[in-house]
Amino acid sequence: MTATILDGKATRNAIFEDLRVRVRALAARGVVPGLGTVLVGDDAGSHSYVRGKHNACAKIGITSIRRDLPAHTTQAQLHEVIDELNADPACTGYLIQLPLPGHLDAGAALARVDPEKDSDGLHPMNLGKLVLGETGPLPCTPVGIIELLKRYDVPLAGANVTVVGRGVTVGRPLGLLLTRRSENATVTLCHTGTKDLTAEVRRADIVIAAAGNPALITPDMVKPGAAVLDVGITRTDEGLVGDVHPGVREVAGWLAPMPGGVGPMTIAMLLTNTVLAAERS
Ligand SMILES: Nc1nc2c(c(=O)[nH]1)N[C@@H](CN(C=O)c1ccc(C(=O)N[C@@H](CCC(=O)O)C(=O)O)cc1)CN2
Repeated sequence: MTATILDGKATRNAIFEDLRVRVRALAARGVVPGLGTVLVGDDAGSHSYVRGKHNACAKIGITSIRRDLPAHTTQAQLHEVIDELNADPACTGYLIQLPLPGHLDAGAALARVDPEKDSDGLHPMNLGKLVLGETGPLPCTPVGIIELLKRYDVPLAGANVTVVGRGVTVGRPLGLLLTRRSENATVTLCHTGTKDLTAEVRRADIVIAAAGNPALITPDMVKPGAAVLDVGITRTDEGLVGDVHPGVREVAGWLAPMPGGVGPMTIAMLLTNTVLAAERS
């Protein structure tokens, strides 16, 4: 068996087409969405993702607002920039690129963002809304994963989903999203304390690997025909490596590879959140 590829780039392009139409409709109402980014420091990956976000804005007709700060930025200086974007009417939504340098408190920064302008869905109030099932912006990677699965008709209702990784941007919110009535999956959330990872992965209909541990998921761990989504990105001297061993392609029924699977969906969902917020305004 060779897996059907869940093509994140093609899906992202289709979403961008739809967003372009919606942005034109907003313009006719005199509404121009403006996405801001706050980037602190010199991390090469973060710079590349922020560049990708602004390139995507240009393709769709969203105004870009960029705040790049040096690595030695203090918490107070970061908060000043956040306050400025909260007050800027041209900035209808924005995000703080993660990770922040170690001396900064990401939680305090995220909590200071105006929850109405939280394009990433990572403000504590919006994460609380997710727990309560209330409407609000949703974290981009988890909602991108669900969108990708749905667009390829991967059955979710009643599926056993094993999520590997309990981070705040992917694993934890993904568990909440997948167990909503509209998705109805049964979720096992695995982490470094999980006793038998192989057994948890082996019984899953859908495996989502977001641990940042190269080739953690090997072919022998995967149930034949399962859907496997690789969310891990590790930068090595040989290039980028995902959490899923390349041999999994021969066992899985569907595969979202890294690169080209979930990553492009993250940016598509960010711009979707930005357009949705402008439509609600
Ligand atoms: N504030 C946020 N910070 C971070 C998020 C996030 O959603 N909000 N997610 C990641 C980084 N990220 C977007 O910010 C992101 C990661 C990967 C990709 C992507 O398209 N990856 C490519 C491969 C990697 C590459 O080419 O460098 C792919 O999978 O095809 C897009 C966005 C952490 N920080």
